[in-house]
Amino acid sequence: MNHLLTEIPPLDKASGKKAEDHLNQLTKPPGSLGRMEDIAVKIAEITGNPFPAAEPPGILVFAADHGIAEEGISAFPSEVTALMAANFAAGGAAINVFARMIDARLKVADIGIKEEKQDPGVENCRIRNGTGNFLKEKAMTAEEAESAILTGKRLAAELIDAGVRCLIPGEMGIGNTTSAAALTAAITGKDPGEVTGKGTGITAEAQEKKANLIRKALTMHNPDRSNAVELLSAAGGLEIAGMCGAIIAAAEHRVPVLLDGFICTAAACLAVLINPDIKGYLIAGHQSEEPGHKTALEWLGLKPLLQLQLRLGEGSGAAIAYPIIKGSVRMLSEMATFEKAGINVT
Ligand SMILES: O=C(O)c1ccc[n+]([C@@H]2O[C@H](COP(=O)([O-])O)[C@@H](O)[C@H]2O)c1
Ligand SMILES: Cc1cc2nc[nH]c2cc1C
Repeated sequence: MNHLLTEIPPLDKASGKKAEDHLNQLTKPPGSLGRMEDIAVKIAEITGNPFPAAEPPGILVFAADHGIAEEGISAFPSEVTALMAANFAAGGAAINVFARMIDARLKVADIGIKEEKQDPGVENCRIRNGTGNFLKEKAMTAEEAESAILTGKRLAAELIDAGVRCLIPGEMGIGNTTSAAALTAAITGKDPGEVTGKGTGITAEAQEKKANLIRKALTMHNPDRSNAVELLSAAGGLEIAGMCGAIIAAAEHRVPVLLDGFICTAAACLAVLINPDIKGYLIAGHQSEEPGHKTALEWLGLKPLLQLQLRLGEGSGAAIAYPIIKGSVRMLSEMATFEKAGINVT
């Protein structure tokens, strides 16, 4: 795992302080823009610029399948992963609508879909055709987990090189809430029953079965709970590894990461296991309906911007939250100071 350990630049507190001082001179009562002011300061610290830019946003959707889906833990069959990836490429999914709404660059990557046939509109980065069923075998080898992380790093770095200034990691993968719950339980030490939800909409009975199989799999594989590659290998997903790599790359490039739902946040927890300094680069777009999402956000020390009872994934909740980021950063550089507006408040 050593080659995954990278230099994460420290947050630039001096730029944050300059941004904070400037915010207090703008034509508004001090602190009146609430958490938007905190976001502006945070992005100044991340970028090392008291007047940062967070535009354009870039959405990177990783699609992959999960062997565990054969255990009946999703309301949908694995085939839907490939079909939805094609829908992303055709522009018809929710994330396409929201990406257009926020003028985002959108890239869709097949990092491990099961279906042989590939859609030409989806970037082919396939590492294997879906993971193994982690109730019976490891989800993937350590080498595959590392390759998927490095693929995610490469794709995010390409988007950032092309000008992206706020990264939104997204995913599509039938069965991936089971994987995210297993990872979250292992990382936070919670019982699987507390972090397992209904995903795409399973029954209470299937939900109980889902928690039980996670408990059994974690006992069987017994991964080192502080080792991201071992965790991914035991019960991870290729799209989760891809998002983990993308998050690492954004932090390396001093680009803020706007997190989406439960699966995306589980990937952020893995990135933070690889390097705890990555935590400072994360902003939580929303809190989804999955119970484990709250647990993962608390473990990261993040407060979500929105709570809209979303449970879609794809990067959708983060895309919806993005205008809050855009406004926070724009107010820093576009609002008048009291002095400039000729308002004397002393
Ligand atoms: O983002 C979330 O919090 C979220 C919550 C529930 C479901 N999802 C999406 O639904 C799929 C996983 O659900 P499941 O039931 O197949 O594990 C996957 O494609 C995710 O993008 C996403
Ligand atoms: C239709 C569908 C769309 C999705 N988008 C993300 N996860 C999904 C799961 C399903 C089932």
